[in-house]
Amino acid sequence: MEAFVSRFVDRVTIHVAAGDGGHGCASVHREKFKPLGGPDGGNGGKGGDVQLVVDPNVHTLLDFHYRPNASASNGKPGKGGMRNGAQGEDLVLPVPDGTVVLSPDGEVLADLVGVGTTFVAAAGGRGGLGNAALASKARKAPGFALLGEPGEQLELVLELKSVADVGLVGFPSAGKSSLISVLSAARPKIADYPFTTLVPNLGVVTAGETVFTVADVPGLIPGASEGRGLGLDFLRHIERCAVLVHVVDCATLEPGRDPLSDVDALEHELAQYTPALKAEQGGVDLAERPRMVVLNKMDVPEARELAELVRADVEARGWPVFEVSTASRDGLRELSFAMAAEVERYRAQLPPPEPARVVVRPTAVDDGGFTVEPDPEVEDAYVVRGEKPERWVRQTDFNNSEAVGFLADRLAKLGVEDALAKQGAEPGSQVTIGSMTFDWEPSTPAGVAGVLGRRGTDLRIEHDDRVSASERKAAKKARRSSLDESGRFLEDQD
Ligand SMILES: Nc1nc2c(ncn2[C@@H]2O[C@H](COP(=O)(O)OP(=O)(O)OP(=O)(O)O)[C@@H](O)[C@H]2O)c(=O)[nH]1
Ligand SMILES: [Mg+2]
Repeated sequence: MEAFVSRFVDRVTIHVAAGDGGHGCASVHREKFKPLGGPDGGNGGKGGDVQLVVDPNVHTLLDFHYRPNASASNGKPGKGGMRNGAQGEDLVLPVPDGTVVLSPDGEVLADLVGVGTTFVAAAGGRGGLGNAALASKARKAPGFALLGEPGEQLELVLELKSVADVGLVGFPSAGKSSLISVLSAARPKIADYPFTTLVPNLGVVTAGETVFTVADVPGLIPGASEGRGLGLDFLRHIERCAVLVHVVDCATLEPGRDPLSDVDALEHELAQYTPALKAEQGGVDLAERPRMVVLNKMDVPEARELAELVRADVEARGWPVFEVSTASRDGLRELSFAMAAEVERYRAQLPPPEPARVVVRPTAVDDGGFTVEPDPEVEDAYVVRGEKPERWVRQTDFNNSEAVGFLADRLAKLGVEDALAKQGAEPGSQVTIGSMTFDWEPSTPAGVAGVLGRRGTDLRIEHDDRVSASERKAAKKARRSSLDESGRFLEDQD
């Protein structure tokens, strides 16, 4: 029988930082007898991503507990001579099967099931285009390059939800851990005090042809769904189970408790619990899961008597009842085969397993659009929002007037200028895009007075007015070699 025991840290908060994109390079080709040639600055490399990948050899989130910070390397800057900077290396973090990724405020971002399933936790920044790639008919010899974008940095919560077929639920000390230890090779801690089990244990059970996993979760008590006892932390482990099995202690009852009221009390908690996983993520209303009831400790004579008394009432709930003793190992074979049959029934109605997939974190959709709104806090001020305008601002070196002029052209082309005018912006109005605020100058839109020479030219560079076909080709090629989307935009320009 194959088996494993795992004890795990099942919830951690991690901080992931992707690599920054390398800056583009502004450089001018130099040769003997031809001191100033065309632009030849290469593109910056993309920053590395931080990825989470389901690894079959990882069973806990313990590593993240010790090392909660992870960062990928930065892209290298571009260089002269058309040399592009190297991409940053992706950082791949192995996670156990069944890891759920959440935002700090509890939104499920991804549910990683199946070996190889990959999630880009933080995307590396795009590299900036070098001046070779920025060259166009209108801007033959740019004296600037674009900045690389910062990599994403964020906090994520990782939760492990056991990918178990059968979940054992029961009051503390009912014998759940004992049951898993006699059904499988798992050796969880067993003791006669409540809440012995603090983290879920998984065991692999073989019954005939069927191999399935059983999760032993910590004891539940009334109020668990509101967080009492070890409450919610552990209810979430049974969200994925095909079958829920009540383990009932018939031997050591406290006043006011009997097998029937124990089962009813726990059913009440299950009904109160709202699964975090939606149906399409493998979560199901716990009420819909089939149930079995195990009356345990039948080696104790009083327990056997009590079982006989309550058996009919439990069966009247519509649930099959099994009398077992984990001590004398009675009734285990029948129980494990009944579990296997239920698991098979569940598996038969599942859609075929999906191959390992890449989960893309939903990011702000770039609809190519933008909005212009008056700033509610400041008079005569406007805020521009949109994926493109905000990215372009991040890419701009504001110490370089030509780069600022280029930004202004991009914004004008997108229609931001017109939209500002329509909203009532006037020269001198404050305009905020992303983290930058500047005074609006419609003629030199980003508020920079008098660009040296014709915009898009560097007076240091000799040139004739016509761009040769080969020069155009070279610029196009330089842009293509950059994987980022700004390249596409620039191609649209010429
Ligand atoms: N006599 C008898 N005692 C049992 C049997 N099964 C379990 N026990 C005892 O019951 C006590 C609790 O067993 P556990 O398996 O730790 O119970 P648990 O449900 O996992 O408890 P928590 O982890 O605290 O929720 C231990 O002292 C076991 O030895 C049984 O079949 N017969
Ligand atoms: Mg236990």
